[in-house]
Amino acid sequence: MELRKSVVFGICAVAVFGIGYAVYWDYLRQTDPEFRRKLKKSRKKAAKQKKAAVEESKSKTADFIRGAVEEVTKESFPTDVTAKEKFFMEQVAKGETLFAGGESGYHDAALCFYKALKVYPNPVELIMIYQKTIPEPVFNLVYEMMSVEVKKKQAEYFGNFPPKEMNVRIEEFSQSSTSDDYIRRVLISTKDFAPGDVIFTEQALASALDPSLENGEFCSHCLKELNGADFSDDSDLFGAVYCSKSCQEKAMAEYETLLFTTRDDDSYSNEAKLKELVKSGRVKYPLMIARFLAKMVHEETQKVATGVEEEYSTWDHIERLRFLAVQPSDKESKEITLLRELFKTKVPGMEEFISEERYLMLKGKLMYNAYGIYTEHNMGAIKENLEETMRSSQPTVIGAGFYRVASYIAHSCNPNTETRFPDNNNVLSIVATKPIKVGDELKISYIRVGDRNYSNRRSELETKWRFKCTCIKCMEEAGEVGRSA
Ligand SMILES: C[S@@+](CC[C@H](N)C(=O)[O-])C[C@H]1O[C@@H](n2cnc3c(N)ncnc32)[C@H](O)[C@@H]1O
Repeated sequence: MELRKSVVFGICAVAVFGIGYAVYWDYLRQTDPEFRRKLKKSRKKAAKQKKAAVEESKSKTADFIRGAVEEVTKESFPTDVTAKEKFFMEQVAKGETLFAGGESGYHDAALCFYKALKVYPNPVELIMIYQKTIPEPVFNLVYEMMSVEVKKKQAEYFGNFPPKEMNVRIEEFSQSSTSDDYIRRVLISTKDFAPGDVIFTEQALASALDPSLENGEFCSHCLKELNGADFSDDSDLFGAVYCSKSCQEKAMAEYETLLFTTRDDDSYSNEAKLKELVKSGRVKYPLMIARFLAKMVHEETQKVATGVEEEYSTWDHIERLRFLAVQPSDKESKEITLLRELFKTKVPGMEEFISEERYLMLKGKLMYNAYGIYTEHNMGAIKENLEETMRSSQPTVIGAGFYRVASYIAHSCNPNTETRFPDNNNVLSIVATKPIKVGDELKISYIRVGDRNYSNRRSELETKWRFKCTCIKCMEEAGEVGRSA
């Protein structure tokens, strides 16, 4: 009773005092200039203190997030399904208990939810569930952790890629030209090599035969000449043939099933239209792009099915590659419409993903960085296609391949490497043609040099790749002095 009385009393006293104080306050504010000055000063101070407190809390949160991402990067998570499920349930339950305890538990709760994401088979789906079920400040922390992780991974890209066993690293430097400043990326050797040594070997990220060779004589997947071998699939509307069971299976899993095996014999179907476009139009890039996009879908599906995620996605790899913007024409509009229609019925969201800008960028990257694939048995198989940018020092190519690492090699008319396709398929080897020391830049010839003079070579490079060749050979022949490429 005493306590209650004193409490009531206390409240009244504060209320009365409070009102009186407010009246006094108002009075002073209106009349006393000295008081107004002091008030302004103390308000400024309070605002400053508040700002400092907010900044401190922000910086503490940022430190916590960085630390959490660092911790999670180093942590090893369970790999088998039962252990994953157990770990997931534990983290979610812990997170719920922590946030239910109030704000002081938000940081640790977010860390639990972030860890749970690491073992959940479909993280995107889980994020959507989190958004609906956990308090907004906790969700924002989880979201922030994810974006810090993505930024960290991207910033470390050239430290992690290419893998050490490829014997090369990528070096970046700024370059200024008359029209713009840009970053050049080149390939540097991390080992010594003698002429004839294979520096690295690389699988194609995407490749396609010259459409005139999609005639049953070459493997549609690895581009190898069939020589009698014939693996094909009746359900394949494209009519692709393969040199081995393994190529057939890979093509089916990665892109062919998605692109061409919807049982729709209608000649107006999108599948039939793509086939028609590729085979009659002598264009391989729409097919390469369709395969590339299908492979991306496959990558995502695999990730969900197996819970195993590659460190960098296909998209991460192509993002850093230089390209020439392809100018949109009727041809590109037709290609875009066709691919959007084709994917629309197969993969939700893909129609929106294939925007004009993205398609042109992708086409530009593929065309600008592709290597011409030549094999021993096809000399004279097709004429050189002068309209396309495709790096090749060989007169005849059977198709084009797009490679993650070799794309970075710069041109020289006096190169120290060359491309080889030792298995007569799309697997590329970069081979030393001169002695190479650790730290040397790898150079390749994008064009046939032969006995062509420098202005002839420069003109082809200017037309196709839009740069003026400043290699030693060109500079010497042109009587130019200065820095060489
Ligand atoms: C296919 S990309 C090769 C990757 C490129 N090195 C990069 O910076 O990402 C071709 C581009 O590299 C640059 N490049 C390659 N060889 C060059 C050279 N000899 N002189 C000047 N620029 C060159 C040009 O910008 C050219 O358009």
